[in-house]
Amino acid sequence: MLKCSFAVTNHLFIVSVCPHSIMFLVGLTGGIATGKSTVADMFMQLDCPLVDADKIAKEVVQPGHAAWFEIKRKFGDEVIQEDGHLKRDVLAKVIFADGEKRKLLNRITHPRILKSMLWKLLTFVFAGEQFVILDIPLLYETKKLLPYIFYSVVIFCDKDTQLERLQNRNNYSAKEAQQRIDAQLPLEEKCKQATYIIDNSGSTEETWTQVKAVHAKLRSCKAHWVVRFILGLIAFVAIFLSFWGARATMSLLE
Ligand SMILES: CC(C)(COP(=O)(O)OP(=O)(O)OC[C@H]1O[C@@H](n2cnc3c(N)ncnc32)[C@H](O)[C@@H]1O)[C@@H](O)C(=O)NCCC(=O)NCCS
Ligand SMILES: Nc1ncnc2c1ncn2[C@@H]1O[C@H](COP(=O)(O)OP(=O)(O)OP(=O)(O)O)[C@@H](O)[C@H]1O
Repeated sequence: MLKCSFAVTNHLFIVSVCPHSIMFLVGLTGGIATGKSTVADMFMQLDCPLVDADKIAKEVVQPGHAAWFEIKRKFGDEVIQEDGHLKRDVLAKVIFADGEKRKLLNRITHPRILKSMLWKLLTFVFAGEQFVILDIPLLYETKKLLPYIFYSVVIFCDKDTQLERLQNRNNYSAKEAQQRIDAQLPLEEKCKQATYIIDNSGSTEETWTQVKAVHAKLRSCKAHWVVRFILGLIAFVAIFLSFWGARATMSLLE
């Protein structure tokens, strides 16, 4: 019951605060190591506000947090370092080799990541931003925020490049890297659902050119003004009606 009302409140919160209205949401996603963080960094250099799900995922599992206790209980002390922090490499090995364990970790972390993202979004609403970019690796897998995403940007890179960059960055074997790629929806599926695709198979200069083009399109979008105008109009009518109602009551009493 409590869980259900919490979910409803969460849903209402998103619907009332975000839906392509006061500001619109841009989902940034892609495959593992296709370059989401690289592109996210470029958007930030262009002064775009950004919420990073990977960063939040690290915050919610800090020692002492509720998710940390649950991970310790469900995955055991072998995933905890002496100083209390998670042994991320050990946990990664466990969850990428076993789909059920991955689902379990997702069930522990994802609701908390979502809640924290919503709080961060709220601060951007008050800052009067036109849009916020949500860097969410699993946007199409979890589908939770999908209904509220106005534009989606998928960072693509060809299979060989993805495998090579992932192996180089994390020192993974080809098998480990492939396991992690296979734990997500195929990149082609994500591209089919994208509003914009940025091909990051080439040099960072080539990616910069594409990022600037997408940025210009986002900045020229007026979606937020339409609903801001409607909300403003509703507020004006509501104030006018209550003022008029108060005056009518006063004159009846006189
Ligand atoms: C398993 C963990 C400890 C591994 O940590 P590590 O530092 O090695 O990787 P990092 O967190 O930087 O993630 C790197 C990438 O792995 C991929 N990835 C991470 N978790 C998952 C998952 N549950 N399923 C599929 N892919 C995932 C994403 O593409 C992500 O960008 C960590 O990824 C984690 O806690 N995952 C569960 C939370 C989650 O789903 N995070 C993704 C953002 S919502
Ligand atoms: N255009 C590029 N040319 C060469 N190397 C690149 C390019 N883009 C990204 N890289 C490198 O590829 C690796 C993966 O990039 P990045 O970390 O941005 O991917 P990601 O999608 O955010 O990864 P993850 O899914 O793990 O969060 C990094 O080592 C990065 O430096």
